[in-house]
Amino acid sequence: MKIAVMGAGAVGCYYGAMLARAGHEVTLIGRPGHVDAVNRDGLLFEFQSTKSFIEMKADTDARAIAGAGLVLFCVKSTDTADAGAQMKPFLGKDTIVMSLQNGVDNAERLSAVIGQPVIPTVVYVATSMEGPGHVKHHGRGELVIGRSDQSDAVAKTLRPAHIPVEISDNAQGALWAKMILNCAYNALSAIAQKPYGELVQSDGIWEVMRNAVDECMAVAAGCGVTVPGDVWGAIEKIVDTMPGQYSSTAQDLARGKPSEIDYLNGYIVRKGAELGIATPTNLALYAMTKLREGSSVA
Ligand SMILES: NC(=O)C1=CN([C@@H]2O[C@H](COP(=O)(O)OP(=O)(O)OC[C@H]3O[C@@H](n4cnc5c(N)ncnc54)[C@H](OP(=O)(O)O)[C@@H]3O)[C@@H](O)[C@H]2O)C=CC1
Ligand SMILES: CC(C)(CO)C(=O)C(=O)O
Repeated sequence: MKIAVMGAGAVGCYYGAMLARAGHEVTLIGRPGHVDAVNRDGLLFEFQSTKSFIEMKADTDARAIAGAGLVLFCVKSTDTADAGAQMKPFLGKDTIVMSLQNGVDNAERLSAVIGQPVIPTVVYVATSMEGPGHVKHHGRGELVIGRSDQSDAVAKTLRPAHIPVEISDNAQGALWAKMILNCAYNALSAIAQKPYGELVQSDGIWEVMRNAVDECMAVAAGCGVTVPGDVWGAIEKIVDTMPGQYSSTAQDLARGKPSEIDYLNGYIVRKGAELGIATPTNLALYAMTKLREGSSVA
């Protein structure tokens, strides 16, 4: 199948590489540095202590999406509207579009821009760009996708490429569970520029996280969302499973890039205000992250 990846970054290059390895025709849409490197050498893919160059097409222009049967939409939440508008003219009416993004409203926002359905997808992977055209896999890789008419076709395409896919009746709840974890850790790690293991050693941090999570759960309930699983238990485990990890928000700030905080704690604050639910801890975390955004934090 012809597959296009909108946003050739850490997530897009990882899934693009897995699909190209399985024999699909994959085109990456990304920024000039990555695109030039991929067109020259192939995508350098570090995976389970192997390194290989994977040949695939890459382009800076969204028109390269034309003819794709499946689009993996992998830009940061801040870029959803712009990237969606760029690709809209080149989508076929039957093109399947998946949003592989954190945050809970990307699929809805993208669908409004492109005027066709988008499958919300929860991404459980750890990947990073190590340089132009160079992606490194650090762990996991499963996807949870929302149930729709297109979900079976998606699963049939992705599973043979060694991408585990679960079709869920509550993908939205799973997106919320992941966002709540992000609301607990991301801003604190960003403000302090500390990894999780070190962060929780400081006085009051667990209490701040607990308050943030309680507010998130109240907002989720107000939105009619059932959050699956033991969210607080998952949050407690992170310090043992990822003690040395800095949140993606911490990494964005350290690189002087805009973060996704508007779609994490910021989202909870906005929804809480709409619903009349107080969210003071999320507001403080949001405001402090915004203060540090754009300033040098290293
Ligand atoms: N990395 C990870 O391990 C995980 C990430 N996620 C989520 O996945 C999503 C993607 O994250 P990630 O892959 O890390 O982000 P990256 O920043 O690595 O990748 C996004 C890429 O898309 C590019 N881009 C943005 N807009 C356009 C455009 N209009 N045309 C072409 N290229 C564009 C960006 O360029 P530029 O930076 O120059 O704007 C960037 O290179 C996020 O929502 C993130 O939270 C979820 C789970 C794990
Ligand atoms: C799971 C976690 C918190 C890992 O760092 C993450 O999703 C992020 O950094 O955005």
